Amino acid sequence: MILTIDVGNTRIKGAVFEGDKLLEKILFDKENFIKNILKIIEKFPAIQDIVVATVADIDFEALSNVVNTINIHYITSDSAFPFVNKYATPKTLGIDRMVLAAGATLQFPKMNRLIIDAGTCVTYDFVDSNDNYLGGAISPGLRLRYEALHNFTSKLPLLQLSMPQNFIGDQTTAAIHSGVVNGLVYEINGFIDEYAALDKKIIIILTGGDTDFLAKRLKNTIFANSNFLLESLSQTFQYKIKND
Ligand SMILES: Nc1ncnc2c1ncn2[C@@H]1O[C@H](COP(=O)(O)OP(=O)(O)OP(=O)(O)O)[C@@H](O)[C@H]1O
Ligand SMILES: CC(C)(CO)[C@@H](O)C(=O)NCCC(=O)O
Ligand SMILES: [K+]
Repeated sequence: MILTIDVGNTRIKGAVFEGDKLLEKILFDKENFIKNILKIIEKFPAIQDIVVATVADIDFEALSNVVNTINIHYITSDSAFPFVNKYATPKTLGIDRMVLAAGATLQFPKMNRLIIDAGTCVTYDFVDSNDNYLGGAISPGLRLRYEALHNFTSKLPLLQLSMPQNFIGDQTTAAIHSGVVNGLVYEINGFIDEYAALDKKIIIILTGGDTDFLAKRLKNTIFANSNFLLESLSQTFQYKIKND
């Protein structure tokens, strides 16, 4: 049994796996993360390994001092990955993006793969059918777009995420919702068209904190799975054991 941990820019996500089966998913903030991890370990005493990927600077040393019976493995850019990294600056590529690319490569062999992660940032990652990772795009996530409009203007209020009723926003709040949500939907659908035009044989995966909110507005060819990064972490770990 393993515990995978994804430290994102905003929150931490964890999942307990027995083989490929996800038994439990946990979301928690960065304060008290050790306490939260200890709770999971108590509930699932069969956990033998913790697999961590982090895009944030967070001190896991403290955790290894508390749990000395469990092995803690860090997935880093030096780990073994099932694709050839063609990014021009491989050292600056986010580890979350590498893990997503690895999961897509392992789960969907011999086809083009596009992974869209709608989290704090929206990332697009493309692995072609010859297992070359080519790159993609980084743009602001939904929450970030709402916050940016508020933080960099005098008059715009900070709104909570809400589905716009119409693309024509007839008042300030409706205009913001349309700009943020419809804007991202158009962006994602536009990218999907660009990547699909490269080759018909493509799998498009949507993941991240805004998966369920966005999925109903996107082209129905996508495969929505908000656990894809946590599952990919488990698969990247299995791959690392065999190949490192
Ligand atoms: N409690 C919450 N805190 C923050 N974001 C939330 C929350 N609930 C839903 N969300 C949505 O999730 C999005 C952030 O996604 P996610 O939680 O995957 O980000 P993250 O933890 O920073 O991970 P990553 O850095 O991998 O994107 C926000 O745009 C927001 O709309
Ligand atoms: C883009 C984010 C912030 C998404 O979590 C992360 O993958 C990251 O910090 N990336 C580094 C820059 C890059 O991937 O090229
Ligand atoms: K992200």
